[in-house]
Amino acid sequence: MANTLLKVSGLKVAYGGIKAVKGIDLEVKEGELISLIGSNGAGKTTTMKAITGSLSFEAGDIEYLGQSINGQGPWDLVRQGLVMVPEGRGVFTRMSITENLQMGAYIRTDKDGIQKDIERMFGIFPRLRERKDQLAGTMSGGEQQMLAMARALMSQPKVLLLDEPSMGLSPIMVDKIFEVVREVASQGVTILLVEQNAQRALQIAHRGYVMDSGEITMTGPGKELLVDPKVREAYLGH
Ligand SMILES: Nc1ncnc2c1ncn2[C@@H]1O[C@H](COP(=O)(O)OP(=O)(O)OP(=O)(O)O)[C@@H](O)[C@H]1O
Repeated sequence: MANTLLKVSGLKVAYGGIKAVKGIDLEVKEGELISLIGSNGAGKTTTMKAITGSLSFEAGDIEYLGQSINGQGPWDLVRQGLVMVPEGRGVFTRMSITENLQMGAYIRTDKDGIQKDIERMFGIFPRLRERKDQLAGTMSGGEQQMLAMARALMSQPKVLLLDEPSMGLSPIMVDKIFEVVREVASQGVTILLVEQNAQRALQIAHRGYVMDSGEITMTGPGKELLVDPKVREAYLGH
């Protein structure tokens, strides 16, 4: 059995009086690609922010690598390999592609390794190699999304959390992004993927969780959820 890398138990998060996450449990094992799907406002982003330390929570426990990480901030967690690519990308727009990738490796000191990894990123994302000296802010949304993912990978994450990587992209770019997510996972990076594109997210996931109004309403293998009548009706438009 694979090790559990991330375990969320009884997580509750509120914004003032609004209960956004109402006591959820979820688990991510080593090597898994897990998709968390649900409609607008279900609480997916809130869950990701709580896990990665950028939002404090009311109740519950988050264990990473077998230890509680409650109360730790994003910087500490990145150093331990728990890394999130937020919705909206957040690349350094006035820096080149290469500089963005170097920034992603800020916690590392192995210069040769960093250079090798930049080359590896150019292998996974050929578009970034073509534009390596271009300013990130001048790239398309899809290219910036790829850069954000590559930059996060430069920190050598053990668990990568992706928040809606396909949002706002053209259909061709959406295809590319899902291909890349699958490829990154196949290279051994454990991934927790939040998506509104339930069809695509469940197709590539080992397991999925369905979130609705702050609660996990269903969980199971991606392929089973994909054919589940309740999931199809609510999230796949059938
Ligand atoms: N900073 C905030 N202040 C107050 N309420 C918030 C805040 N952020 C989120 N919420 C509320 O919390 C609930 C969950 O939001 P969240 O962004 O986690 O949902 P989501 O599933 O990620 O949705 P989306 O797919 O639209 O991003 C929503 O009702 C939202 O309005």
